[in-house]
Amino acid sequence: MQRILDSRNLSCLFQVPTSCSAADTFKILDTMIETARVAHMDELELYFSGDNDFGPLSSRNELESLNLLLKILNTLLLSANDGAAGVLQVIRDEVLIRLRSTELEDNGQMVVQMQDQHMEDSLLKWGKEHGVKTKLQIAFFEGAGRGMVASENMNVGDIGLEIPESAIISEELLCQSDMFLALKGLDSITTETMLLLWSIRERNNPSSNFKIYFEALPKNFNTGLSFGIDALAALEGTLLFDELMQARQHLRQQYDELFPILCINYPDIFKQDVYTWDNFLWACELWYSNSMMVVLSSGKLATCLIPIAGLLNHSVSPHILNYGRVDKATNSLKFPLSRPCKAGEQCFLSYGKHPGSHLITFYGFLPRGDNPYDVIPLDLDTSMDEEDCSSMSVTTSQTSHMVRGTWLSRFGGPPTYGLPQRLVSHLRAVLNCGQNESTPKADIKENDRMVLETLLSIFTPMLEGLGEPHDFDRGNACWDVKLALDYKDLQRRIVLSIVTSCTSGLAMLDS
Ligand SMILES: C[S@@+](CC[C@H](N)C(=O)[O-])C[C@H]1O[C@@H](n2cnc3c(N)ncnc32)[C@H](O)[C@@H]1O
Repeated sequence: MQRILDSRNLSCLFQVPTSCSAADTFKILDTMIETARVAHMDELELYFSGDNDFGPLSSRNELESLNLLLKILNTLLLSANDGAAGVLQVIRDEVLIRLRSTELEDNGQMVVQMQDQHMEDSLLKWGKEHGVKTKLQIAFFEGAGRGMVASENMNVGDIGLEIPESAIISEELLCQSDMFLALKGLDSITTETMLLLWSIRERNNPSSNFKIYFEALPKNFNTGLSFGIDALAALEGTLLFDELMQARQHLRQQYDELFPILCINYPDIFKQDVYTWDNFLWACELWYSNSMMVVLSSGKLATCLIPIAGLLNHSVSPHILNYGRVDKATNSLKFPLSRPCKAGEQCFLSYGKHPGSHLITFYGFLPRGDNPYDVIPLDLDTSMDEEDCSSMSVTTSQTSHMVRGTWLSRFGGPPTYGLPQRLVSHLRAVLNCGQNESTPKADIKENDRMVLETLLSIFTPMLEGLGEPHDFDRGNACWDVKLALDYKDLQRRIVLSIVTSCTSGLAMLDS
């Protein structure tokens, strides 16, 4: 859908009159926004949106939609006659107002800390000497390490940060090294793994061009991959526990396949005291938590480390959304703003559409604010007699479903009770195949009762399995135990919201 509806052909959908009442102008704006929301819908939003649900769908979707509209309006304004230009200008101003008012919870909650910034100042100086341009400076935030703060007011479209391609760490650097010559013939090692091995050596190389970058990196990344035994124990029974165990097992296996054999075969390149398990794990966490996918000027999509840009923290409602392609005219990677950022405010990036479990495993944090990607998958084994269900639609025959916190849903009452429409429709069809428009109201109610009771029978034991919240002082707990407990609280909150929605749905049916 997004490919079809780009800014050029989307503008053809809108016929803007040459004069318009204020009410009609806002009607045009609403239609434009609703169309743009659909253009930016991802699979998850498609799943959770109901019929006649015109949004907003999520803060990210809203940001993308308003930015798309801004682009279209700028294009339309270039060729509009005087009358239409007036209307378009009013709409454009309103889009900017909405972009300015999009709420950002992270800023209110992240507390600035005073710390020695000696390393960070050296990194910024190094960046400037290497052609980095920025309207951001570095600050420390409680619970998030370093972050970047606007040093002046920035508007939508302003470039917050610009990094020359020559200052980016990518496979192009690896290809110039002796390590690449040694390893390129081995089928079993991917370019990403070679780059990871390269970065372990470069971190220890006193004459590296990226010495200051490596020195300024954290000594410990504290991602889920480094969780200790107590944190893992706290997670037992959750999906995150399985995700973490699998990821750690995979990395250990990968390390054991590479070492000590590479140290034996190439002792000059792979020094035994450098290629330890701890250093390997550190490099894995570095690449997982700090790398970005970038289309280089060669046209190649590559996983890269980007000095200075790697200091931007993540938000579900970020300032910088669209980056990732080196501008061939300037040979630089630009980070333009999709929403304004005032001087002194932390400027956030989007690391992608990730659930909390992924962010804990590979980045070591849970974002503040509602994360629409925190879903619980639900595989419903509803095998049924096909003949009985000949009326089942394509959507109801889907068996992979999911739920998320029902506080994200705008509609609490019937017919969906705050639950995903697709899930409810599926269960309705499975639990009563014969229902149609002429089904009596009492039967529909009975069917709804069965749907809600079925969901309660799934989610009540799940809630019990998560146990009671721990009431010990988290302030003194280790970072990993704290994070594990925060994750469990989130899971509990999601499951509890489903149970509560089902229970109040049943109460509505009784009343
Ligand atoms: C790309 S780095 C960002 C810079 C990092 N804060 C630092 O001090 O180097 C990614 C790491 O920043 C931290 N981080 C990013 N966004 C965060 C957020 N919203 N809340 C807490 N920590 C965050 C996590 O430790 C994550 O692994």
